[in-house]
Amino acid sequence: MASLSVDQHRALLADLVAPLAPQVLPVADCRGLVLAQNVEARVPVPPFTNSAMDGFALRASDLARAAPTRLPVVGDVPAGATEQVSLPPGSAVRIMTGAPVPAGADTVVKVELTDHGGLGPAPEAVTIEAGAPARANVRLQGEVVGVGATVLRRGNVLDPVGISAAVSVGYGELLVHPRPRVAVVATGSELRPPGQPLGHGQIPDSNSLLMRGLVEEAGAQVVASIVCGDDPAELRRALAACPELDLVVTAGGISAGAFEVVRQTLAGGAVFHHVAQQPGGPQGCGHVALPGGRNVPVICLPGNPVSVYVSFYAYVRGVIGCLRGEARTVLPPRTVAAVAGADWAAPAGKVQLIPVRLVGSAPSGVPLVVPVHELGSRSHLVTALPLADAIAVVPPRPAGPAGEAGVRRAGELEGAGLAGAAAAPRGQRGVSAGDRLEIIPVGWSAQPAQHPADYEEKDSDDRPHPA
Ligand SMILES: Nc1nc2c(c(=O)[nH]1)N[C@H]1C(S)=C(S)[C@@H](COP(=O)(O)OP(=O)(O)OC[C@H]3O[C@@H](n4cnc5c(N)ncnc54)[C@H](O)[C@@H]3O)O[C@H]1N2
Ligand code: MOO
Repeated sequence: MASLSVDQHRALLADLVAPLAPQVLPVADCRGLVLAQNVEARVPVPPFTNSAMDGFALRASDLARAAPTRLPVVGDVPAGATEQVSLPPGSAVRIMTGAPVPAGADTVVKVELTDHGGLGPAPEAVTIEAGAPARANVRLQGEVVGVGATVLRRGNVLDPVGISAAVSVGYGELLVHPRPRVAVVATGSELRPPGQPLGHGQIPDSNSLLMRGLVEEAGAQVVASIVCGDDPAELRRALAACPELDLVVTAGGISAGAFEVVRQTLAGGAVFHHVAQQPGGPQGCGHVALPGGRNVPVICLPGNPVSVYVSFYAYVRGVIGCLRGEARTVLPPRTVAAVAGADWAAPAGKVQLIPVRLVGSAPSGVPLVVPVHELGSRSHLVTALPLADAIAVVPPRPAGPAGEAGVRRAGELEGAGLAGAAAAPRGQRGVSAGDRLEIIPVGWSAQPAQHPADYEEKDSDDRPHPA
């Protein structure tokens, strides 16, 4: 089987997909989608000059500076009032928060600073305790944004605050890249549904729900979830019955066994190879031809759950990001700097993608990470994944004498922290405590480019804290 680098495999994926064509959707359906238009204010914010408090609107010049003033109350303006009210000089109008300030009024005195109790009908007159500055408690039309101001830009992800901003400036619909429609496929005759008793040789199908959750967290929707045995005809039938799709993601059935259902079924439109990574070495990608002339991109992951997990972050998330319009192409995952908090083994000649957890901060403030399981990056350690805060990306260690750790040879070792290095078996030593690493944050955000926790290097001393 051919062997590719991580970048070469990602380049194949990039050739399969492009951002989905934009559609106009109701704002209520846009949460999490990527804007395909700039949003320019159609109405000003606020749309009219209004009161920030429940109280009385009046002219500041009608109040004595240091003594109480009594004014007749000539009107009552609740929020939602649409008639235009104007304020004669020397009078006050009772007003509620958000209601339009009457023409002529330039200040609002809150009800607590008057002799009015607040509830019930408006009084005939009100006593204001002291003077008030002009413009107090008045929100001027357009003071937040005027008509035409750009509030959101093409490429922004519509989170709840983005949607509220678009609604506030007059939008009921937006031009967005639609949510990608994905089918997830788990294969293997050993699979049993969640919670069912297991016969000898059977395992629970954990990948289906793993893939569903990861796809949804990445901002796509799962429109079909197929579980099938090792019979290509069964897989072909299940795929043919799928609704409209933008992507198929499979797990399992692609390596060198006698019954590799995914390879056998998709061989015409997909290629299968080894990628120089661990775990997740076997990979495939291409197109699957579906009835009606549909030719849908497919990504084929190996079946081991940890391989599914790391491959999702390494590749599938970038593919979904491209379909969603987050980027024009398939980008590598965003990484942040970290420091190894322990020694661990890493394979020679391959990128190691190892689930890690945060155990504190290095002195410079960057996260200190250790593998989630003492068995390292082996691909069946599914129950350790809930501990993962990130996936560490360990560059390929050159094949050579033991102890020549890839990370360290790159000249990035910080300080000492070598105690315990001998714990890794001779010939497999990879990472040493104190080594600098890049980590892919997981599960924190479906929009990597907007993630707030961007760890900055502040100084060079990143040795782990003493235990
Ligand atoms: N002769 C070789 N054998 C294997 C190679 C190789 O290069 N030559 N590569 C190994 C590596 S590395 C991996 S990874 C696996 C990938 O194999 P498949 O993609 O064909 O995956 P399966 O054999 O179907 O399953 C692997 C493993 O994962 C379990 N699994 C599968 N589906 C699920 C699921 N839905 N939920 C939970 N667990 C699942 C399955 O039972 C297997 O234990 O190939 C190696 N072999
Ligand atoms: O690539 Mo496999 O996932 O190492 O076990």
